[in-house]
Amino acid sequence: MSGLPSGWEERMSKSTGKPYYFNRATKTSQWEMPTDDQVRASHLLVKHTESRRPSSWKQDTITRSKDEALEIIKGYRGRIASGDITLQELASTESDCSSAKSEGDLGFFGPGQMQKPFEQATFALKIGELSEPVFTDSGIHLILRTG
Ligand SMILES: O=C(O)CN(Cc1ccccc1)C(=O)c1nc(-c2ccccc2)[nH]c1C(=O)O
Repeated sequence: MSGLPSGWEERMSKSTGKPYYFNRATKTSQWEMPTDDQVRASHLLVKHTESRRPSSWKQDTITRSKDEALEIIKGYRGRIASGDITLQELASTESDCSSAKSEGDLGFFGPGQMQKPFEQATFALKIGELSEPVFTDSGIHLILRTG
């Protein structure tokens, strides 16, 4: 999503005088500027009884309902949006994802790597933007795009 990804170089077409892009690894060329389709995000996951794996480092058996999980997530979103606390601080203690250990950071990922609702929500965010509650088979998430 940002600038020329590594392994690509811009070249000038002699016949048209237009720039084109050459990929050194595949030795292929294209007219369209290639963009890096990787994003980085941190998230806070609140699981519930309908989660595919209703268990986490925090709680062996998750007993809250999906509605309760949504109320909790909405409360967290309000506190983050008001600047009272950061997503990273909250994820560290409250997230039901193992990424809580790294303040919710998931590192960089591209299309096809995360559950579709999670991927679509993250790719729709600008860097620094916080998502609305996002529902996946794992539970309910707040996502902060960081890269
Ligand atoms: O869905 C399942 O059957 C079990 N999972 C998947 C999983 C389990 C461990 C590590 C990563 C993903 C989770 O429930 C899960 N999903 C996530 C997740 C989902 C979307 C984006 C990032 C992480 N984290 C967890 C977790 O326990 O730590």
